[in-house]
Amino acid sequence: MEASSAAEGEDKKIWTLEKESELRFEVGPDKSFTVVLLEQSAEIFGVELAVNTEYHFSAGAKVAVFTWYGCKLQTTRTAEVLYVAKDTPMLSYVNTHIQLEARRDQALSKLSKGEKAVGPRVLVAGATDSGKSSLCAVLCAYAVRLGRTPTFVDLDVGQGEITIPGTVSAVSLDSGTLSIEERLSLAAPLTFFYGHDSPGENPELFRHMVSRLAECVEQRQANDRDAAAAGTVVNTCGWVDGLGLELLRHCIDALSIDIVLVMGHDKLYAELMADSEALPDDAPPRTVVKLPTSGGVVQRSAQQRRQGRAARVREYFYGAPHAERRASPALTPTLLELRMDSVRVCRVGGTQLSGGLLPVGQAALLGPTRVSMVKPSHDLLHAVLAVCHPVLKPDGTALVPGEEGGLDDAGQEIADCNVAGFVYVTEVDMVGRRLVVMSPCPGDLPSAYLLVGGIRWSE
Ligand SMILES: Nc1ncnc2c1ncn2[C@@H]1O[C@H](COP(=O)(O)OP(=O)(O)OP(=O)(O)O)[C@@H](O)[C@H]1O
Repeated sequence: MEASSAAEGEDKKIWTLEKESELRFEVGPDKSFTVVLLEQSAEIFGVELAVNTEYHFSAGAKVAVFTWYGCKLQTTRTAEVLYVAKDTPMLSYVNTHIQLEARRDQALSKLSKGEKAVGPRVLVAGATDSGKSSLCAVLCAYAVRLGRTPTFVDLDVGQGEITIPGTVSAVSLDSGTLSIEERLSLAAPLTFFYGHDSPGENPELFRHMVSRLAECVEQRQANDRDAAAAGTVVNTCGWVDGLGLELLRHCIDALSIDIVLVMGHDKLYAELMADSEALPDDAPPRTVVKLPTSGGVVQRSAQQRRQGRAARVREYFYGAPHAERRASPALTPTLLELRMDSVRVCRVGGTQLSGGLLPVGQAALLGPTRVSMVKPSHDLLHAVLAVCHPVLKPDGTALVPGEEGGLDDAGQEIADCNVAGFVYVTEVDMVGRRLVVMSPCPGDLPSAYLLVGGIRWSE
């Protein structure tokens, strides 16, 4: 067997990796790192590298370049951590992928005969930093490389891989949506704004949003045979005990999950296995499988998580640090001025009060999924606001704030709808009665209804 070796150059290194090994690196603060595949084949979280192409990674990136058959790589600049590992769980991951493919083939063949069928609905569960997102990325990329169009669902409100933290989202993947430098380069995600970075902040609202997202995913797949056969891959957050486990169970039920992959967590595996064994005889069977966590998965501190969340929001508005090298449409962040009387800022899920503390008759208004209006104030400075889709009246025209039948009627509908995008507040001018917001692209907002939660960001 060929040994891994590194040849020194001025900040450049050549690496010869033997088969089924990987080069792991972590890019330090204010640093950048470049990888080029010189010979043979390699992949990053399932996405293949093109030969002689520079891939750039910026501060905070923690990545593995894996090769099935061996390869020669060149790296430029230094990384905080940089080493070759021969012991990886990729064989178990590819075996899982093969099982999923068999189910996809079965589903496609039934659907082609006009029978009802759906491909595998996989949920990845595990503690924080157990490699859940990385496994989801690998499984999705392998499916896409075979021409499938799986739906990726992200329920990890702490990270918000598809859009921003505080959201639950789904996106249909194809070869145009996978990217080495950004993991996912997304076209039209379906996003619901939960508004907080922990599901524990408003568990009822989280349940509600997951259920709504699940309904929409099911509808989309019902109208698209290939998407139905390709199935779903669901990423979850790492809170897996107490209420966290209850919420995880809700996600499993809401999305009709039939395969749960548990990342190296014996207790969680036993609990979810017991749930599956207790399913009634007439319920669809559910398989629970334990998979090993990669030794390369990096534990992140609370501060690194906060930085990761801020980086996600920044990327939403300004694009990935190396996005300009890609062919995807560029973002054009634009400041917009909004007159306070022409927009309505709403909050979903008011103050959480126990039954005894509620004013008489106010139970419904203060419920965890109820919509209430927020008076613009300096509190909105740096808030990230979700922009709703236009709320339509029965005649098909958009509802305008202040109009008869306006917000109060539209309000609950707002909580049940996916959102069009996000802006963040850069200025609150109480004297001039205006808000200045940053939008990722020029043009009017699609609606005057904005949702606020607890997600904040500033440059
Ligand atoms: N084999 C590997 N080599 C190097 N870094 C890796 C490897 N696998 C995963 N990582 C990195 O480790 C970090 C944690 O992995 P990942 O995000 O997959 O875990 P997670 O369980 O989804 O975390 P969370 O619970 O916070 O969402 C990420 O930055 C990821 O890029």
